[in-house]
Amino acid sequence: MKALHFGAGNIGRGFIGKVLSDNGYSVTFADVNKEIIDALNRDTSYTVNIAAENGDSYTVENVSGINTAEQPDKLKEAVLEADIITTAVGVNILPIIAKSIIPHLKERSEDHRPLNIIACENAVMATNVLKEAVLNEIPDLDENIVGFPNSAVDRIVPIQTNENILDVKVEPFFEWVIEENAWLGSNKLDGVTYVSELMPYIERKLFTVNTGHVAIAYFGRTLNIETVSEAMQNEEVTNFLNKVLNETALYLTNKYDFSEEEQRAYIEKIIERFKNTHLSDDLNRVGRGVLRKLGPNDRIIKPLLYLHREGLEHHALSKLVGYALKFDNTEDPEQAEMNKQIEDKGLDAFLSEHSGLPSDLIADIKQ
Ligand SMILES: NC(=O)c1ccc[n+]([C@@H]2O[C@H](COP(=O)([O-])OP(=O)(O)OC[C@H]3O[C@@H](n4cnc5c(N)ncnc54)[C@H](O)[C@@H]3O)[C@@H](O)[C@H]2O)c1
Ligand SMILES: O=P(O)(O)OC[C@@H](O)[C@@H](O)[C@H](O)[C@H](O)CO
Repeated sequence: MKALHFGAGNIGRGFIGKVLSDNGYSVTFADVNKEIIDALNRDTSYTVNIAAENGDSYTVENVSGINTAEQPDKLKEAVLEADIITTAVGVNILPIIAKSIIPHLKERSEDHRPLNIIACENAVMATNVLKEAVLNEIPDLDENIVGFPNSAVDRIVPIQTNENILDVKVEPFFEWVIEENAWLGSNKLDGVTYVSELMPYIERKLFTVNTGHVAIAYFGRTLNIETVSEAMQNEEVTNFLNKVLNETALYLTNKYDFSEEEQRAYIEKIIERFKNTHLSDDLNRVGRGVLRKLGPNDRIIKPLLYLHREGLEHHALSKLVGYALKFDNTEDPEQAEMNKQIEDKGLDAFLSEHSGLPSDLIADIKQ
């Protein structure tokens, strides 16, 4: 069985590639990073190390790489042969991936083997971005042959600093949740949870793990802290984190069937994950992509808008927007772009147009 996975980065190698390999797939990674692709083709295996006291190591074998910028023929062959296609490239890159697979999906249309295409990105219903782009170009695509299940992926994989560029250190915890109804065929993946309704799971993950993460990153950077585990030792940070997570807990328990106790237990587990001293996760990684993270459907603004509209506590999330605006990561191109937009049009117009915030919330944030 063959898997084609776009994005041979941290989560691609450290999580998705490993799960696919554990399920018996030979995994071909497609990426624009020549160094990683060359190493995959040279070594055909890599090691996943678990960041824990006496953590285990696993070898992922039978892997290869395609340089998408230089090997269009190999990419075509891989799309035609794939039994599953996954991505972990960043949600903004999905339109580029869609464009690169559409011609080959057209050619594949006579092939009646079921093909699931799944985006594994931190965004609400990211596979739909691929699905819409594909159906726009191939409106008569048989959705009984090509399925587009949405998914939620959770495993903290920091930027890697290993001697071997393919090896990857990951936290012990992992969760990959997939929309069951959209999955085609009987060949379900082991190590994955299938659910009939994905939205509660994806929002609980995004608005607890990822909102918690940015609370640590954006506030932590104002205190000149560099890593997540270091920030978790600072009481000001953990107090702020708790306030933010109490507010997103209100959103989640109001909107979905999670009880307060369940959400509290979920939060406690995540706080323990953030404290992992066997991982060094840079706050600049956690906060990067600040424009995306201030988008109306993302981890800060979506719960904030809801809580504000419902008259529920949202002070910490408002403060979090203020810290995000101060994020000072010169390596994040989105930060320079955000600063430029604010300089050109002013803060009120930026927050209104980019994040969809109403004027009274903007006034709160500016206080
Ligand atoms: N790292 C984590 O802890 C984690 C956990 C869950 C989800 N995610 C999500 O997974 C996605 C990837 O994150 P990551 O941490 O692995 O990032 P990463 O930067 O390590 O990996 C992304 C990879 O995509 C490649 N890429 C970029 N443009 C491409 C293109 N046009 N074609 C092919 N490949 C391309 C990059 O070269 C890189 O290797 C993001 O959406 C992120 O939100 C990350
Ligand atoms: O990948 P991003 O930029 O959406 O978010 C940064 C981190 O919060 C994220 O990568 C987490 O480590 C991950 O979502 C844990 O599952």
